[in-house]
Amino acid sequence: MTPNRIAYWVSEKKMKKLNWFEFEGVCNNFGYELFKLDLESDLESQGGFNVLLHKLTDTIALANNGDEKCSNTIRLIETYISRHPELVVIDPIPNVRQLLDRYMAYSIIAATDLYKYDVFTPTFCEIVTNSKEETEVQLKNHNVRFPFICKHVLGHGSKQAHEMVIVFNKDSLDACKSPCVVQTFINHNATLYKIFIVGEQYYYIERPSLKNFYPCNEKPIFFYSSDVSKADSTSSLSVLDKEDEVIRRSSPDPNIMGKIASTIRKAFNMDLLGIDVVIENFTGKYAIIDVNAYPGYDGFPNFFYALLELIKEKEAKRDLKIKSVIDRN
Ligand SMILES: Nc1ncnc2c1ncn2[C@@H]1O[C@H](COP(=O)(O)OP(=O)(O)OP(=O)(O)O)[C@@H](O)[C@H]1O
Ligand SMILES: O=P(O)(O)O[C@H]1[C@H](OP(=O)(O)O)[C@@H](OP(=O)(O)O)[C@@H](O)[C@@H](O)[C@@H]1OP(=O)(O)O
Ligand SMILES: [Mg+2]
Repeated sequence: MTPNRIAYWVSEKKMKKLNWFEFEGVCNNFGYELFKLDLESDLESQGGFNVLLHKLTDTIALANNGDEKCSNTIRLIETYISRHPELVVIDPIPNVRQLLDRYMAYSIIAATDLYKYDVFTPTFCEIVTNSKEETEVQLKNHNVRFPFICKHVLGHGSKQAHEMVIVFNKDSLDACKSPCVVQTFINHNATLYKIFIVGEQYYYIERPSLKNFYPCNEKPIFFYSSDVSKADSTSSLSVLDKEDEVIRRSSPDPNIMGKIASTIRKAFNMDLLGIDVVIENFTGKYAIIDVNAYPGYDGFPNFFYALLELIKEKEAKRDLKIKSVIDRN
């Protein structure tokens, strides 16, 4: 094993956004060498490394979609990982896969015990048909109510994954194009909280979100999620209706946010996560509407130090495991 070498693969876009060169400096200061993995060439010949840090959601999504080059890349990485069981992988590829499928992700959240803390995931179901009648039956069976939000089943890795539509009535059911997941719309006064997780550390920030919507005869509203909930988004869909301005806003309880962070991290068995939470008007309950792999971490204080801290912890755990196996034999 080669000590202190961290291989990473994240997109150029993410490197720019995160000021990646700063991470290189932090790693060097702590005696680590950071290098970008070349996915086009043989992994074994790139020198040993004992940590792999990646955001390969786009590549995994393309591979799932039959892209041959991406399938090959993922196969090579998975083979490398299986040949090097001592490698610390942040995050393991099968765990990241859970988040590429929104239906799977919502099912995992729904199976946690967060309901004990008044935290829920809005009722949802997968739509795999283009028949309005069958869709109506599905909605009824899963208690999905109007208005609902329809999202591509793919949660990451393409423009399509972020195209959404709000559906107000059954006359507009043909706006849902399968394969998709529909989720009851939760009114939350246009305020969203993003919890960013780096191992045991987490931090949450407030973001703009969609205004309140009610069942009505309106036509569906199509939007891109990236136009709504970025820090600098100023979508007209976020402007509260006059009569909704009087609805009381509640701030998140730090204990509940902590409970959400630790439970979701455990449920997905991942260390780099973003969780989108809204607080329902009137009930004050917390709805988890989305979980993302390796989010943007916009506003996370000292993100790179937290990331290196996580790497060190994972290495220490791995070393302990190796030692206990050696001691046993
Ligand atoms: N069930 C819901 N109830 C109310 N608003 C919702 C619901 N689901 C999504 N939204 C709104 O739509 C936006 C986009 O939803 P979502 O986070 O699922 O999209 P996404 O493409 O996965 O976004 P990202 O990956 O950037 O977080 C949210 O920020 C929120 O404003
Ligand atoms: O655009 P940003 O950098 O902020 O990060 C977004 C990130 O894009 P990037 O990792 O490709 O950059 C998205 O990933 P994909 O679904 O597209 O894979 C997704 O995780 C969003 O939730 C992140 O936004 P945030 O939730 O943090 O606001
Ligand atoms: Mg998302």
